Amino acid sequence: MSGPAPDDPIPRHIGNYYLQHCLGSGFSGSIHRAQHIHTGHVVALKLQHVDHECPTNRYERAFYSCIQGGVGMPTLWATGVEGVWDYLALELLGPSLDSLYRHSGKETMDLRSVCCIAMQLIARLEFMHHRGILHRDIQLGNCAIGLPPNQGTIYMIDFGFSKQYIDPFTRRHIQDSNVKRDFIGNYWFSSVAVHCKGRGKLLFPSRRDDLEAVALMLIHLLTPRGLSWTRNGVPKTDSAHERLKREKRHARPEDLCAGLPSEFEEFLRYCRRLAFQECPDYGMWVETFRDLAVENGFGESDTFIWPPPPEDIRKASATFEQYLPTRPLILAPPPGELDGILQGLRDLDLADTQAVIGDLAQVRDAGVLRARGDPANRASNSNNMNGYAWPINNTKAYKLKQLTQQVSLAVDNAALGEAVSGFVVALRSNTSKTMTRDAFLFIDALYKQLADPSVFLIPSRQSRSRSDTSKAVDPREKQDVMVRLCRDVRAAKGNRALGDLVREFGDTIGKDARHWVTKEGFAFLALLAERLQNPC
Ligand SMILES: Nc1ncnc2c1ncn2[C@@H]1O[C@H](COP(=O)(O)OP(=O)(O)OP(=O)(O)O)[C@@H](O)[C@H]1O
Repeated sequence: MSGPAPDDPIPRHIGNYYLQHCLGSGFSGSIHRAQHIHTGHVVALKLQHVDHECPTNRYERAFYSCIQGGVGMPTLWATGVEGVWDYLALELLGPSLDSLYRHSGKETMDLRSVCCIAMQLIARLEFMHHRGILHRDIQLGNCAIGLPPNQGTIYMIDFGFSKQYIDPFTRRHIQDSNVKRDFIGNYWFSSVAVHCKGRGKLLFPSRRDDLEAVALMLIHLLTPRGLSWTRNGVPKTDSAHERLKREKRHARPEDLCAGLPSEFEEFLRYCRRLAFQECPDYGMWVETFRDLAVENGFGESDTFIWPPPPEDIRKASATFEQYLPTRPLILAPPPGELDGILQGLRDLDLADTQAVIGDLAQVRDAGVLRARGDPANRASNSNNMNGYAWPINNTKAYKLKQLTQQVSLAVDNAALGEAVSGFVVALRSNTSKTMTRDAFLFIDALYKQLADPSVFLIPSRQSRSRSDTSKAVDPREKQDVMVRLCRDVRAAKGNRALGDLVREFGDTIGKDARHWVTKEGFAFLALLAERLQNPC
């Protein structure tokens, strides 16, 4: 479809802008650094010949207007046509992710950066989609970082293929259609449904396809040498394109994501399961990738840092603290209080239970003894937030780890009930309400304590083989199970029966790729906590 662009020379100035050097060029035009004649303000000027066969600037200016004000959406400063040139004056940005990745010289991108990209791009799509716009050309070259001080923000660019999916007159979602149509998107990351279905069966892009492109991009960045169909470059002939489509169509999520954290496979499967008009759960996936970053010791921030700090610095919160909330000021105790503290320390009786430092067994035993003997200690164990704690320890993952430890140390049902109540609070502590790996570990520990503290434990999430996802639970079935669990928890005849219910709860949530706890699921947990704390 490419045709020669009319070759009028590019002028020295257009509108109020002096053109400087060329930043990049694409199929339909070129982008130049340009400076405002009066104010000196520097922009990226996207130029296109008015007679170009693919006049994308004409559409883009409308889309840019719709997305102004959003985080990671470039500002549109001016737009117009002068002579034969159609121009858009856009916020000047830094390099694209494609350029950063290529120049890094590495085979893959680091997990922290990929989690940040995931969080930011999903949030960008949420914003655009809420404004009724699909991007339809998600790729690394169309995501650019800002210039300082916005270099941690990823921006979406190139809305030349964008489309409104909400009809402006009816305010309804556009209809799917079987009409044969040309492929719109890019070879590497466009979803399988819009790119590779059989002849004449290409599906219309919708929100799910933008999201699937993000999923493929993330997997590409984590795969040595990238996704297999990208390794021969952009196909130049029809037969090369057909070969690429075949390979892409037949690539199974479990193979594409082998060796990657399971979240990537689950995300890809989730995108592919969405119905044409279904609104993706953006918040849940942002939180899922945030949890993944936290689980790997990278903290909660979605700020993109490039080049990535070395691995040991990334994981050491002490040297990574500039990306964390600042530590509260520790003030000296009021006069007189210090004496009291010192006296208290002198009065401590450490004779019997003092652990020998270095003897792990003894330390563990001492901890267990103290936890078992003193209910107050149990409570403080569950919520170690009374004193000062590093902000990173206040995360959902940290709280869940603490609660799992509390369950393992519990010696009576009251302590287990208390931990379950804490678990509900922790799960609700962010918007996603998803069961993360730490949440599944809590459920496993609880099951073990209730059913038989001596059983060998197969974690409910890990035990699920990849192929099990084909038996994914249907939302209605999941709801039925949760309602039944609520009923059975009241009638259960002892801890073993309660343990079985807990196991079923974990298994059912585990079969749902989203690991989402519904309100019926929370009701079950609340009833379980109550039952454990108040035995009938
Ligand atoms: N706002 C910007 N600031 C700095 N550079 C930019 C900006 N927008 C685009 N670029 C650079 O120019 C290149 C081409 O931009 P863009 O993708 O918008 O143009 P296009 O003509 O639609 O390209 P294509 O045909 O590849 O889709 C980008 O890859 C990027 O490197």
